[in-house]
Amino acid sequence: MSGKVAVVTGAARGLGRAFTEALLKRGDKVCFCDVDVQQGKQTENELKKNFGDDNVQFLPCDVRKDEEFKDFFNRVIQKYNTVDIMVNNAGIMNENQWRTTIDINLTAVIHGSLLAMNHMKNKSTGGGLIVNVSSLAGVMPVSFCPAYTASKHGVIAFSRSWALHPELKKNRIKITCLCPSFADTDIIKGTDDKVHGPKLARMVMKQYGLMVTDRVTEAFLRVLDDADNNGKAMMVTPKIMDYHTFHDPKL
Ligand SMILES: NC(=O)C1=CN([C@@H]2O[C@H](COP(=O)(O)OP(=O)(O)OC[C@H]3O[C@@H](n4cnc5c(N)ncnc54)[C@H](O)[C@@H]3O)[C@@H](O)[C@H]2O)C=CC1
Ligand SMILES: CCCCCC(=O)CC\C=C/C=C/C=C/[C@@H](O)[C@@H](O)CCCC(=O)O
Repeated sequence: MSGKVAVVTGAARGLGRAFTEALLKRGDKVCFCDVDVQQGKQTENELKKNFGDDNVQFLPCDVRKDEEFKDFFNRVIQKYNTVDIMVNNAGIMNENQWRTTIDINLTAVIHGSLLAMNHMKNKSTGGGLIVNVSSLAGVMPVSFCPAYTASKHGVIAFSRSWALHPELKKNRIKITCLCPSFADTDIIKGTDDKVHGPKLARMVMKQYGLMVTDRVTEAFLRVLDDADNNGKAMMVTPKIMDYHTFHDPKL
Protein backbone atom coordinates (compact mmCIF):
# COMPACT_ATOMS: atom_id res chain seq x y z
CA MET A 1 0.00 0.00 0.00
CA SER A 2 1.44 3.32 -1.07
CA GLY A 3 -0.63 5.71 1.11
CA LYS A 4 0.35 8.88 -0.75
CA VAL A 5 -1.82 11.85 -1.69
CA ALA A 6 -2.05 12.53 -5.42
CA VAL A 7 -3.57 15.24 -7.60
CA VAL A 8 -4.58 14.51 -11.20
CA THR A 9 -5.80 17.24 -13.57
CA GLY A 10 -8.26 16.52 -16.39
CA ALA A 11 -9.24 13.15 -14.94
CA ALA A 12 -12.98 13.00 -15.58
CA ARG A 13 -12.23 10.58 -18.40
CA GLY A 14 -9.47 9.12 -20.57
CA LEU A 15 -5.90 8.75 -19.40
CA GLY A 16 -6.41 10.97 -16.34
CA ARG A 17 -9.18 8.70 -15.10
CA ALA A 18 -7.02 5.63 -15.80
CA PHE A 19 -4.10 7.15 -13.82
CA THR A 20 -6.49 8.02 -10.97
CA GLU A 21 -7.75 4.43 -10.80
CA ALA A 22 -4.19 3.08 -10.85
CA LEU A 23 -3.23 5.35 -7.94
CA LEU A 24 -6.34 4.33 -5.98
CA LYS A 25 -5.54 0.66 -6.58
CA ARG A 26 -2.08 1.25 -5.04
CA GLY A 27 -3.75 2.63 -1.93
CA ASP A 28 -3.19 6.33 -2.62
CA LYS A 29 -5.78 9.04 -2.04
CA VAL A 30 -6.58 11.06 -5.15
CA CYS A 31 -8.12 14.45 -5.69
CA PHE A 32 -8.87 15.11 -9.34
CA CYS A 33 -10.19 18.06 -11.28
CA ASP A 34 -11.78 18.66 -14.64
CA VAL A 35 -13.53 21.40 -16.54
CA ASP A 36 -16.27 18.90 -17.45
CA VAL A 37 -18.27 18.98 -14.22
CA GLN A 38 -20.96 16.47 -15.18
CA GLN A 39 -18.45 13.83 -16.28
CA GLY A 40 -16.26 14.62 -13.27
CA LYS A 41 -19.11 13.99 -10.82
CA GLN A 42 -20.12 10.78 -12.57
CA THR A 43 -16.53 9.49 -12.47
CA GLU A 44 -16.25 10.52 -8.80
CA ASN A 45 -19.40 8.53 -7.93
CA GLU A 46 -18.11 5.44 -9.74
CA LEU A 47 -14.69 5.66 -8.11
CA LYS A 48 -16.11 6.29 -4.63
CA LYS A 49 -18.19 3.11 -4.95
CA ASN A 50 -15.09 1.07 -5.80
CA PHE A 51 -12.46 2.74 -3.62
CA GLY A 52 -14.30 4.38 -0.72
CA ASP A 53 -15.77 7.83 -0.12
CA ASP A 54 -12.75 9.21 1.72
CA ASN A 55 -10.15 8.18 -0.83
CA VAL A 56 -11.22 10.08 -3.89
CA GLN A 57 -12.58 13.55 -4.49
CA PHE A 58 -13.57 15.48 -7.62
CA LEU A 59 -13.37 19.26 -7.71
CA PRO A 60 -14.36 21.31 -10.77
CA CYS A 61 -11.48 23.39 -12.14
CA ASP A 62 -10.46 24.91 -15.44
CA VAL A 63 -6.67 24.75 -15.30
CA ARG A 64 -6.45 27.74 -17.67
CA LYS A 65 -7.82 29.95 -14.89
CA ASP A 66 -5.00 30.81 -12.50
CA GLU A 67 -7.17 31.59 -9.46
CA GLU A 68 -9.32 28.48 -9.96
CA PHE A 69 -6.25 26.27 -10.26
CA LYS A 70 -4.65 27.80 -7.14
CA ASP A 71 -7.92 27.44 -5.22
CA PHE A 72 -8.29 23.81 -6.35
CA PHE A 73 -4.76 22.98 -5.20
CA ASN A 74 -5.31 24.68 -1.82
CA ARG A 75 -8.56 22.78 -1.32
CA VAL A 76 -6.71 19.49 -1.85
CA ILE A 77 -4.26 20.47 0.89
CA GLN A 78 -7.16 21.46 3.17
CA LYS A 79 -8.77 18.06 2.63
CA TYR A 80 -5.76 15.73 2.69
CA ASN A 81 -3.12 17.99 4.42
CA THR A 82 -0.47 17.32 1.79
CA VAL A 83 0.28 16.55 -1.86
CA ASP A 84 2.93 13.91 -2.64
CA ILE A 85 2.27 13.33 -6.33
CA MET A 86 1.10 15.91 -8.88
CA VAL A 87 -0.01 14.64 -12.29
CA ASN A 88 -0.44 17.45 -14.82
CA ASN A 89 -2.54 15.56 -17.34
CA ALA A 90 -5.28 17.87 -18.69
CA GLY A 91 -4.79 18.48 -22.40
CA ILE A 92 -6.48 19.15 -25.72
CA MET A 93 -5.54 18.90 -29.40
CA ASN A 94 -7.06 21.53 -31.68
CA GLU A 95 -4.87 23.36 -34.18
CA ASN A 96 -7.70 25.86 -34.86
CA GLN A 97 -7.49 26.86 -31.21
CA TRP A 98 -3.74 26.94 -30.93
CA ARG A 99 -3.59 29.59 -28.19
CA THR A 100 -5.96 27.57 -26.03
CA THR A 101 -3.88 24.48 -26.79
CA ILE A 102 -0.75 26.24 -25.50
CA ASP A 103 -2.69 27.62 -22.49
CA ILE A 104 -3.91 24.18 -21.38
CA ASN A 105 -1.08 21.91 -22.52
CA LEU A 106 1.88 24.08 -21.55
CA THR A 107 1.01 27.18 -19.49
CA ALA A 108 -1.24 25.22 -17.10
CA VAL A 109 1.35 22.45 -16.78
CA ILE A 110 3.91 25.09 -15.77
CA HIS A 111 1.44 26.56 -13.27
CA GLY A 112 0.53 23.13 -11.84
CA SER A 113 4.20 22.22 -11.49
CA LEU A 114 4.99 25.48 -9.68
CA LEU A 115 2.04 25.06 -7.31
CA ALA A 116 3.25 21.55 -6.51
CA MET A 117 6.90 22.58 -6.08
CA ASN A 118 6.02 25.45 -3.76
CA HIS A 119 3.99 23.13 -1.58
CA MET A 120 6.46 20.23 -1.70
CA LYS A 121 9.45 22.32 -0.69
CA ASN A 122 7.65 23.78 2.31
CA LYS A 123 5.99 20.67 3.69
CA SER A 124 7.46 19.18 6.82
CA THR A 125 7.94 15.67 5.40
CA GLY A 126 9.53 17.17 2.27
CA GLY A 127 9.77 15.85 -1.24
CA GLY A 128 7.38 14.77 -3.94
CA LEU A 129 6.95 13.72 -7.54
CA ILE A 130 5.55 15.72 -10.43
CA VAL A 131 4.48 13.74 -13.52
CA ASN A 132 3.85 15.93 -16.55
CA VAL A 133 1.91 14.26 -19.33
CA SER A 134 3.60 15.14 -22.61
CA SER A 135 3.33 12.91 -25.70
CA LEU A 136 5.50 11.14 -28.23
CA ALA A 137 4.83 14.43 -30.03
CA GLY A 138 7.03 15.95 -27.31
CA VAL A 139 10.14 14.27 -28.68
CA MET A 140 9.48 14.34 -32.44
CA PRO A 141 7.89 16.58 -35.07
CA VAL A 142 4.27 15.93 -36.08
CA SER A 143 3.31 17.84 -39.22
CA PHE A 144 -0.47 17.67 -38.78
CA CYS A 145 -0.53 19.24 -35.30
CA PRO A 146 2.42 21.66 -34.92
CA ALA A 147 0.99 23.76 -32.07
CA TYR A 148 0.08 20.65 -30.07
CA THR A 149 3.58 19.31 -30.78
CA ALA A 150 5.16 22.59 -29.65
CA SER A 151 3.16 22.48 -26.41
CA LYS A 152 4.34 18.93 -25.70
CA HIS A 153 7.99 19.76 -26.50
CA GLY A 154 7.61 22.70 -24.11
CA VAL A 155 6.41 20.42 -21.32
CA ILE A 156 9.55 18.30 -21.65
CA ALA A 157 11.89 21.30 -21.86
CA PHE A 158 10.30 22.84 -18.75
CA SER A 159 10.40 19.57 -16.78
CA ARG A 160 13.99 18.66 -17.73
CA SER A 161 15.18 22.16 -16.87
CA TRP A 162 13.64 22.16 -13.38
CA ALA A 163 14.86 18.60 -12.84
CA LEU A 164 18.44 19.91 -12.97
CA HIS A 165 17.82 22.64 -10.44
CA PRO A 166 19.72 22.26 -7.13
CA GLU A 167 16.74 23.59 -5.17
CA LEU A 168 14.60 20.67 -6.31
CA LYS A 169 17.35 18.19 -5.48
CA LYS A 170 17.81 19.76 -2.04
CA ASN A 171 14.08 19.39 -1.36
CA ARG A 172 13.82 15.86 -2.79
CA ILE A 173 11.35 16.92 -5.48
CA LYS A 174 11.46 15.01 -8.75
CA ILE A 175 9.89 15.98 -12.06
CA THR A 176 9.37 13.57 -14.92
CA CYS A 177 7.39 13.21 -18.18
CA LEU A 178 5.21 10.59 -19.79
CA CYS A 179 5.17 10.43 -23.61
CA PRO A 180 2.47 8.17 -25.04
CA SER A 181 1.78 7.59 -28.73
CA PHE A 182 -1.88 7.29 -29.74
CA ALA A 183 -4.15 5.84 -27.07
CA ASP A 184 -7.84 5.07 -27.29
CA THR A 185 -9.42 8.14 -25.68
CA ASP A 186 -11.63 11.01 -26.83
CA ILE A 187 -8.69 13.25 -27.79
CA ILE A 188 -8.06 11.24 -30.95
CA LYS A 189 -11.76 11.19 -31.94
CA GLY A 190 -13.29 13.69 -34.39
CA THR A 191 -9.88 15.17 -35.14
CA ASP A 192 -10.50 15.79 -38.88
CA ASP A 193 -11.50 19.42 -38.28
CA LYS A 194 -8.77 20.02 -35.72
CA VAL A 195 -5.59 19.05 -37.61
CA HIS A 196 -3.68 20.26 -40.67
CA GLY A 197 -4.13 17.27 -42.97
CA PRO A 198 -6.73 14.85 -41.64
CA LYS A 199 -5.78 12.15 -44.16
CA LEU A 200 -2.18 12.21 -43.01
CA ALA A 201 -3.28 12.14 -39.37
CA ARG A 202 -5.44 9.08 -39.99
CA MET A 203 -2.61 7.39 -41.88
CA VAL A 204 -0.07 8.04 -39.09
CA MET A 205 -2.52 6.84 -36.42
CA LYS A 206 -3.11 3.65 -38.39
CA GLN A 207 0.63 3.15 -38.85
CA TYR A 208 1.36 3.60 -35.11
CA GLY A 209 -1.71 1.72 -33.87
CA LEU A 210 -3.91 2.58 -30.92
CA MET A 211 -2.95 1.61 -27.38
CA VAL A 212 -5.49 0.63 -24.75
CA THR A 213 -5.31 2.94 -21.74
CA ASP A 214 -4.01 0.04 -19.60
CA ARG A 215 -0.75 0.08 -21.54
CA VAL A 216 -0.23 3.78 -20.81
CA THR A 217 -1.10 3.17 -17.16
CA GLU A 218 1.55 0.45 -17.03
CA ALA A 219 4.16 2.99 -18.18
CA PHE A 220 2.79 5.56 -15.69
CA LEU A 221 3.21 3.09 -12.82
CA ARG A 222 6.68 2.16 -14.02
CA VAL A 223 7.69 5.83 -13.83
CA LEU A 224 6.14 6.16 -10.38
CA ASP A 225 8.08 3.16 -9.08
CA ASP A 226 11.41 4.21 -10.60
CA ALA A 227 13.68 6.01 -8.12
CA ASP A 228 15.74 7.22 -11.09
CA ASN A 229 12.97 9.04 -13.00
CA ASN A 230 14.01 12.66 -12.45
CA GLY A 231 14.27 14.68 -15.68
CA LYS A 232 13.37 11.70 -17.81
CA ALA A 233 10.73 11.20 -20.51
CA MET A 234 9.12 7.76 -20.61
CA MET A 235 7.93 6.87 -24.13
CA VAL A 236 5.09 4.40 -24.46
CA THR A 237 3.96 3.04 -27.83
CA PRO A 238 2.50 -0.35 -28.81
CA LYS A 239 6.12 -1.57 -29.17
CA ILE A 240 8.26 0.58 -26.86
CA MET A 241 8.21 1.33 -23.15
CA ASP A 242 11.47 3.07 -22.39
CA TYR A 243 13.04 6.42 -21.57
CA HIS A 244 13.91 8.70 -24.47
CA THR A 245 17.62 9.39 -24.99
CA PHE A 246 18.28 13.11 -25.31
CA HIS A 247 21.32 14.22 -27.29
CA ASP A 248 22.19 17.44 -25.50
CA PRO A 249 25.20 19.29 -26.91
CA LYS A 250 28.36 18.86 -24.87
CA LEU A 251 29.92 22.30 -24.58
N1 LIG B 1 -4.87 9.72 -26.03
C1 LIG B 1 -3.74 9.94 -26.70
O1 LIG B 1 -3.53 9.45 -27.83
C2 LIG B 1 -2.65 10.75 -26.07
C3 LIG B 1 -2.90 11.66 -25.06
N2 LIG B 1 -1.86 12.40 -24.54
C4 LIG B 1 -2.09 13.38 -23.51
O2 LIG B 1 -2.75 12.78 -22.41
C5 LIG B 1 -3.49 13.77 -21.70
C6 LIG B 1 -4.90 13.24 -21.44
O3 LIG B 1 -5.57 13.13 -22.68
P1 LIG B 1 -6.65 12.00 -23.00
O4 LIG B 1 -7.09 11.34 -21.79
O5 LIG B 1 -6.12 11.19 -24.09
O6 LIG B 1 -7.81 12.90 -23.62
P2 LIG B 1 -9.30 13.15 -23.16
O7 LIG B 1 -9.82 14.18 -24.09
O8 LIG B 1 -10.02 11.87 -23.04
O9 LIG B 1 -9.15 13.75 -21.67
C7 LIG B 1 -8.71 15.04 -21.41
C8 LIG B 1 -9.40 15.55 -20.17
O10 LIG B 1 -8.88 16.86 -19.88
C9 LIG B 1 -9.98 17.68 -19.54
N3 LIG B 1 -9.66 19.07 -19.78
C10 LIG B 1 -9.53 19.69 -20.98
N4 LIG B 1 -9.31 20.99 -20.81
C11 LIG B 1 -9.28 21.21 -19.47
C12 LIG B 1 -9.10 22.36 -18.67
N5 LIG B 1 -8.92 23.57 -19.21
N6 LIG B 1 -9.11 22.23 -17.33
C13 LIG B 1 -9.33 21.01 -16.77
N7 LIG B 1 -9.53 19.90 -17.48
C14 LIG B 1 -9.50 19.99 -18.81
C15 LIG B 1 -11.11 17.18 -20.42
O11 LIG B 1 -12.39 17.61 -19.97
C16 LIG B 1 -10.91 15.68 -20.34
O12 LIG B 1 -11.60 15.11 -19.26
C17 LIG B 1 -3.43 15.04 -22.56
O13 LIG B 1 -2.46 15.90 -22.03
C18 LIG B 1 -3.01 14.52 -23.92
O14 LIG B 1 -2.35 15.49 -24.67
C19 LIG B 1 -0.57 12.23 -24.97
C20 LIG B 1 -0.28 11.34 -25.94
C21 LIG B 1 -1.28 10.51 -26.57
C1 LIG C 1 -4.41 13.63 -33.42
C2 LIG C 1 -3.36 13.75 -32.33
C3 LIG C 1 -3.93 13.61 -30.96
C4 LIG C 1 -2.87 13.62 -29.91
C5 LIG C 1 -2.32 12.26 -29.60
C6 LIG C 1 -0.86 12.27 -29.31
O1 LIG C 1 -0.33 13.04 -28.54
C7 LIG C 1 -0.10 11.18 -29.92
C8 LIG C 1 1.03 11.65 -30.82
C9 LIG C 1 1.96 10.54 -31.01
C10 LIG C 1 2.74 10.27 -32.06
C11 LIG C 1 2.78 10.97 -33.30
C12 LIG C 1 3.66 10.61 -34.23
C13 LIG C 1 3.72 11.22 -35.56
C14 LIG C 1 4.68 10.88 -36.39
C15 LIG C 1 4.81 11.44 -37.77
O2 LIG C 1 5.10 12.82 -37.73
C16 LIG C 1 5.88 10.72 -38.51
O3 LIG C 1 5.55 9.35 -38.58
C17 LIG C 1 6.06 11.30 -39.91
C18 LIG C 1 4.86 11.16 -40.80
C19 LIG C 1 5.01 11.98 -42.07
C20 LIG C 1 4.66 13.42 -41.94
O4 LIG C 1 4.14 13.87 -40.91
O5 LIG C 1 4.93 14.18 -42.86
